[in-house]
Formats: sequence, structure tokens, C-alpha cells
Amino acid sequence: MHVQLSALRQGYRARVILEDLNLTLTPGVTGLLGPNGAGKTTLMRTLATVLPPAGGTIELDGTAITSERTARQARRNIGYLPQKFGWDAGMKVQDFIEYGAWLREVPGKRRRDAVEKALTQVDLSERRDERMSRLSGGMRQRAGIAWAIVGDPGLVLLDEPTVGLDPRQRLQFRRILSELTDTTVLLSTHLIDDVAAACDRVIVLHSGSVLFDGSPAEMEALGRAGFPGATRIERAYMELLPEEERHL
Ligand SMILES: Nc1ncnc2c1ncn2[C@@H]1O[C@H](COP(=O)(O)OP(=O)(O)OP(=O)(O)O)[C@@H](O)[C@H]1O
Repeated sequence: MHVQLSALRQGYRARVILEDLNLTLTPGVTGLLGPNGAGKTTLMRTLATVLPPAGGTIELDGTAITSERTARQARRNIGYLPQKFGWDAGMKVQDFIEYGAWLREVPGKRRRDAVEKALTQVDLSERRDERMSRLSGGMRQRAGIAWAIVGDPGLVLLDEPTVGLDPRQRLQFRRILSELTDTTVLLSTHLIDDVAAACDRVIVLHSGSVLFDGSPAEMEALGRAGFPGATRIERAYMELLPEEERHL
């Protein structure tokens, strides 16, 4: 999916969080980095059509989201995994993913196959009958990812999906991402390693503005000695921050 944000403004009551944001997203994985409060979740929620923009436009494949009707239509093709997601206490993994497919209005005939595919993608086929409440944190995250990708939406928004995953699960997550070819994925994270390893593009957001937009290699090239960080890309991140936030 091709996503175009033009002069986007967003906020909560009088508080402006995103101002005059212009951004294009295309197929591939884009990592969204930025300090706490930068506006990453606000951007995700806006793209997910959960929060109508306070100003500017969002176009998905050339169609502007201008009303509840167009937003509803768009949601069929958007998979959004919020930072915290819920489920019914008795829900099994398969029910949970199927519910996601139903919400996205995947037609009944296609739903079973779509759920099978998503279960396979996240390697949870064997756990389909397990109750969500009994899964480990990592497995639950994987079920959440399946919920977001079931039915092959063109736009997938993942808000800090690797929180709490162990190293092997994080590698599994990167594999899942690498298999989402042709999908426009926006991944919010604080884990710079994940961005360097799994993203085609990185956006660094700070106080609602874009400080950097380029490939991980281009970001790494900015990393100079003298800034805090164990890797070039960590040093680049620190260097991009405003002067007063560069020191530990
Ligand atoms: N529902 C809300 N009402 C009022 N202010 C909010 C609301 N949600 C978020 N904010 C404020 O908007 C700003 C941006 O928050 P947001 O959650 O988008 O940042 P973030 O980059 O996702 O942060 P984090 O890395 O901590 O998840 C913060 O200052 C936050 O306090």
C-alpha cells in the first residue's frame, strides 16, 4: 500500500503532538524510532484511523480518508497491533486471530484459510487451541502479530511488538517481518538493533517532527565517535537528538 500523509496535524485537545507532518510510506519495513512521548503511538493511531486527524490529509493508495465511511473501508486493509492489546478471557489463539479477521471483514469463505496462514506465519499452528490467557508473553505477542497480519492487509502497524520477547523470539519476529514482502509495515520500537537488522528504512521522530528519514546504512554512516552508544547506529541516534538530550 502507498500511504501519503500531507501537512498532518494531530493532538489531544489543545495539545499539538504532530505538526505539519509530510510522509510517504511504501511497501517494505519502516522502523519508527524516537524518545518516549515523541508521538510514535499518536502517529500509529492516526494511520490506523483510530484518531481522526486534526488537520491535513491521509491518503491510502490514492484515496483520501475524509469520513467515517472511507475510514471504515480503509480499516479492512489495515492491521494494527497496539502496544497493549486485549482479548476475551476464554479465547483460544485461533478464536482470537479469527476475531481479527472478522473485524477486518475478511469474507467468511476466505477466513479459515487466512487464519491458517497467519498461524503458520507466526509459528503458532500447534498452539491454536491454547487459551490466550495461558500463553507466555512472547507467544502472546506472536498471536498479536498474527491478529495484525491475518487476511494480508496492505498496511501493517506494529507498536512496540518486541517488548518482552527473548532473543530467539526477537529473531523469529525479524523472520516474520522479512516474509511480509509487498506489505507496507510501520514498526515502532525502542530497539535500535531490530531497526538495523529488520528495516529497509528508519524514521526518527522527536517532538512530532522527523529528525531523520533514510536507510539503516545511511543512519549508521552518521554515527561518529564521541557520542554515547555501543554501535554506530546507536551513536547516530544520539547525535540526531537535540544537544541537551545527547548526554547520558
Ligand atoms: N490520550 C491522550 N491524551 C492526552 N495526551 C496524550 C494522550 N496520549 C498521548 N498523549 C501525549 O502525547 C504525547 C505523545 O505520546 P505518544 O504515546 O504518541 O508518544 P510515543 O512516541 O509513542 O511514546 P512512547 O515511546 O513512550 O510509547 C505524550 O506527551 C503523551 O503524554
